[in-house]
Amino acid sequence: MTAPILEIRDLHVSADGLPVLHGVTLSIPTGETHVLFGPNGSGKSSLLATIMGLAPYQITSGEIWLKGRRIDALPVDQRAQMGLGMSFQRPPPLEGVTVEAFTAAIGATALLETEAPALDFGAFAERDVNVGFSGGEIKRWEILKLFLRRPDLCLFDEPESGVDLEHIAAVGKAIDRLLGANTPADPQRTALVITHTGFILDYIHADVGHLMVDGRIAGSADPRILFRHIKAHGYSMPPRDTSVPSSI
Ligand SMILES: Nc1ncnc2c1ncn2[C@@H]1O[C@H](COP(=O)(O)OP(=O)(O)OP(=O)(O)O)[C@@H](O)[C@H]1O
Repeated sequence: MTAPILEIRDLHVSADGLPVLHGVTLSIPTGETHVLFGPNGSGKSSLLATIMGLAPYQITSGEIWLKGRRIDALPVDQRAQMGLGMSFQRPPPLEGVTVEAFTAAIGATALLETEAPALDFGAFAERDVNVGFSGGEIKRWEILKLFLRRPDLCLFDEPESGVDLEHIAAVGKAIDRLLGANTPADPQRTALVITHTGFILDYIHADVGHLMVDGRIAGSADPRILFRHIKAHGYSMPPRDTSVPSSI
């Protein structure tokens, strides 16, 4: 099996003094796409924010390793420099920073020109990032932003929620292209994707699905089998003999 790019060991986390994660253990091999399912409030966004190093999430015990280096004490910018990137559910507006200026600052102007049309974002270059964007436009920008930065490990927090049916296809295909690139200059990426609707499974090759309940990973399975089971039976694991893909 490929070495894990991300390894989380018995992670306990509090937000503003309130315990939100209660012992998460998770390993993602390089190049795989893992999907996180779970009911509202089970801790999915808190987990992604903690991996990224965002406030107000405080690790009370446990470890996070990225590319073989322990990162749980590193600030967010150092994690980003190590190849970690996240598309947010509710990113802040950046008053005074246009899409064009943001893109130039990360040296991706040429990529913006080629990739923005695929996400129907061509007309947004002169607008301030996330200022007055609709819910779906925010999501499309978040995907485009990752496309421009090309992190090795991409964290997606509900990339399709709030996106209309026509643009879901564009978002799904963009994520698939982002993750699927596989050349020596542009190796295959790894991803952890939160989804409620499962729409994204129609567009990406997902390797493993995890079920999160009450701040813990309750089980892992083939993502499509797990999603079908959740739709039919609620947030529980399918019978054991159908649940564990050979890679885990
Ligand atoms: N900054 C915070 N302060 C206090 N409580 C928080 C904070 N962040 C998260 N929580 C709490 O932690 C729990 C997990 O929240 P989280 O957003 O991680 O859930 P989720 O699984 O992503 O939910 P959803 O599916 O609704 O997006 C919730 O009870 C939430 O209220």
